[in-house]
Amino acid sequence: MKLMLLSTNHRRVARGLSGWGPEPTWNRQWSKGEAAVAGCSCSPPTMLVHLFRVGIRGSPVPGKPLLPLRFQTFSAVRSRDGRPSSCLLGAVARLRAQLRARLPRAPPAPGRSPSAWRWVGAVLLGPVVLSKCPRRGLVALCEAEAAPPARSGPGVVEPRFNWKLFWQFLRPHLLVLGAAVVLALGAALVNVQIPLLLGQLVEIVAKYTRDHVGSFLTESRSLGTHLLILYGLQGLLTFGYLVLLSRVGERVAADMRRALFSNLLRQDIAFFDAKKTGQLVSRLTTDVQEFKSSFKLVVSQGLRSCTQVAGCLVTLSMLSTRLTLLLMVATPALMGAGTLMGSALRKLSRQCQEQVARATAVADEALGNVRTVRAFAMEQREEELYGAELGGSRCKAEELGRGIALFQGLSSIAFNCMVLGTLCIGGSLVAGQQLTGGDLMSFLVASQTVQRSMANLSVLFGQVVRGLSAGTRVFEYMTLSPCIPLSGGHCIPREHLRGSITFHNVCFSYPCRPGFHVLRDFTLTLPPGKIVALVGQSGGGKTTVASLLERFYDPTAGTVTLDGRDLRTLDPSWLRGQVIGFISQEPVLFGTTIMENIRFGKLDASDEEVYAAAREANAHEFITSFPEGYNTVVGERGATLSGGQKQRLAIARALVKQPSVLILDEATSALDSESERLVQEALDRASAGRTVLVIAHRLSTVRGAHQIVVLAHGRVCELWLSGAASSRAALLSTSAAPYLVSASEPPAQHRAQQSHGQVLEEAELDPPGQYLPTLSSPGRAPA
Ligand SMILES: Nc1ncnc2c1ncn2[C@@H]1O[C@H](COP(=O)(O)OP(=O)(O)OP(=O)(O)O)[C@@H](O)[C@H]1O
Repeated sequence: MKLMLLSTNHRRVARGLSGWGPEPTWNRQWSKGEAAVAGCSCSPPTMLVHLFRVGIRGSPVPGKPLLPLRFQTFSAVRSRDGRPSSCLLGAVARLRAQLRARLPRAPPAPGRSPSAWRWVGAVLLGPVVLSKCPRRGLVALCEAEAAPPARSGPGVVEPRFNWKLFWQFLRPHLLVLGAAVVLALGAALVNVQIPLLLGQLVEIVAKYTRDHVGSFLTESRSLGTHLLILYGLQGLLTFGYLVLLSRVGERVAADMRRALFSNLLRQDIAFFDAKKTGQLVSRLTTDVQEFKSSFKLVVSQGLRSCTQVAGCLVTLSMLSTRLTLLLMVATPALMGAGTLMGSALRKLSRQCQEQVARATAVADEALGNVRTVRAFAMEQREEELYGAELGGSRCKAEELGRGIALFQGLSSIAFNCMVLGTLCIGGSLVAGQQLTGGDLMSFLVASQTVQRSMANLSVLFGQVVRGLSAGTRVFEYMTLSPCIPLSGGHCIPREHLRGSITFHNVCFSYPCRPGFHVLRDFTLTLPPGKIVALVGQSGGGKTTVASLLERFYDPTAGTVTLDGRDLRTLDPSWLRGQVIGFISQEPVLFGTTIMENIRFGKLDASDEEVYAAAREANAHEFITSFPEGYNTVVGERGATLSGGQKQRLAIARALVKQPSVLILDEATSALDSESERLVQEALDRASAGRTVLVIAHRLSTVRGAHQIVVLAHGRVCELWLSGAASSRAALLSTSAAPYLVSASEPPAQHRAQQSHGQVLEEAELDPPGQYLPTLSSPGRAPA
């Protein structure tokens, strides 16, 4: 049988149709704009399965956006064998349930339910069309709406609370949690008993006051003892369940924090480009804390309050049905008003917290950058800024205080009125001998318990909502998986590792700026054991080249290879941990000892290895001049060290792992000339025998380079191959010089003739200091 499918966006339809169920064999490529005709070898019902698969937005490809197809009309139906179309609709009906069960479903678009409408449309329109052309089979004219924009970002797609993951954290503690729940229920049930016993005690008091017969103490002793036992038991049970609950809560919170931290550390660098550190830290601290508190409250207060409300309502109805009915009308009304006020107060409290956070951020920034503040004499301005934010938070806090006072005053009046009302109505029942005085007392105490419990539950509701959203935020980052794994893949044995690196036609855009091409067709080879200097204008993409080499990102197109192997096939942790040493412009040290900072490069490095790396980095001398030597704590981010000292420690940290490839990203650009000399000496020593990529701003940095590559517009626009001794002269006379900044260098001696996109190859220097450039093809690999 032949079926015809007409669509105005055929590629989309074809993509949507393929990949699920018995594959139709399309005998013509779909092309946009023309009516596509598909010869399909599958049976009509199978064809319908495909059509309706699109209709109900199922996608066979996990993670792919689903097609929102709208069935517009059914028309132009043609079937070669002339079978009645009703059988097709019958097939649809039969397959519908099957489809729903088998197809993965997309979350529905907000505010509409397209699947249902499509089905309704198909079922309503289908018979009309088919009744017009009953003998011609079926052709569906479909129009694909533009696929919805990729919905990403927390503001667009609301993540859901991940119950499955929560269960995994809870499962190891189920036994303890079960015990806590049992104890909490026990405490609640004991609490239900107490009003009844209190009522009986009041009865004895009333009887003794009325009759003055017998001994009050003898009569009340057993009841008093019973009450004492219940009070003790209630205290014990409360202590028990709170201890157990706190144990479960803290352990679950610690597990969650560990898992979240571990998953955050595994995320791609692109993830950190898009997120603020404060946001991530807040998920680790505040959100987990909020979730833990809510969880504990739900089990302790929630369970207990529910049990108490249920138990006390039974007790109340046994005591007086009429009073209970009155209570059940009045209490929810008061609770409703209380909840409304409570939610307004919670909103105010949130605003208050936000304002405090803003004030804290100002203080944090000022104290964290105190040197800059001092250098610009901005203390007064920072004080004013902080004062303004603090003033705002004080106003909000006072408003909140007034709100809480009003709430408490009103609720106190309401509860007292309820007591008064119960006493009045209950008193009239007692007068009419429908209730005893003791029962009225029991009723009062039990109704107070109900009211307290319901108040707890209303507060709890807001807490649960907050806890769930905090949990959602925590689990959201726990389930993210990075595109570049931390480990896994091949490792090249050290004895076979040469350190030859090639970028083949690499194109790259940062994931957070997809339309902005930083590298385009970038091709470059770093020969093993040679030094390649990368120069170019600021923002030209030099650091990006280093990031791709570290595999912080993967190229959008093209490949980066190490000894001929695509970096994507190599183990990233081996690559970063053992092969590549990275020294950046702003070295970041950890607030611990010098020894531990250097060992960060290789955790199992012996003391001797650390000393050797420090000597190689010109750092040993200044380290040993400190009273504490290698045990000197360097302060937060190395604040107690000079720029040159920090840089030399960073070099030692990179060298301790004996990397085959070194990346020096403007490693000396932030230093004064003396520090630069010391660091440059260390770098020259460290570069020997290694493949080195130097990202440079200064002529002095590229003096010893074997190649100098000029990067412009995301490509290599010039490539200078030179002997180490002559590279400087070559540089001075090329257009690379404008990209390099050095006041101490002499002016350009000789300007080479060259053009954009050409590679200039240096010839023999004869006589020394002179050079003759020759032109060769762009991107040519160095000899
Ligand atoms: N993490 C990032 N996310 C998005 N864009 C980025 C990111 N890092 C850099 N860029 C952009 O990529 C381009 C290249 O930046 P890169 O840091 O590689 O330049 P560079 O040549 O090293 O500059 P400089 O010499 O000033 O350090 C710039 O336009 C920059 O704005």
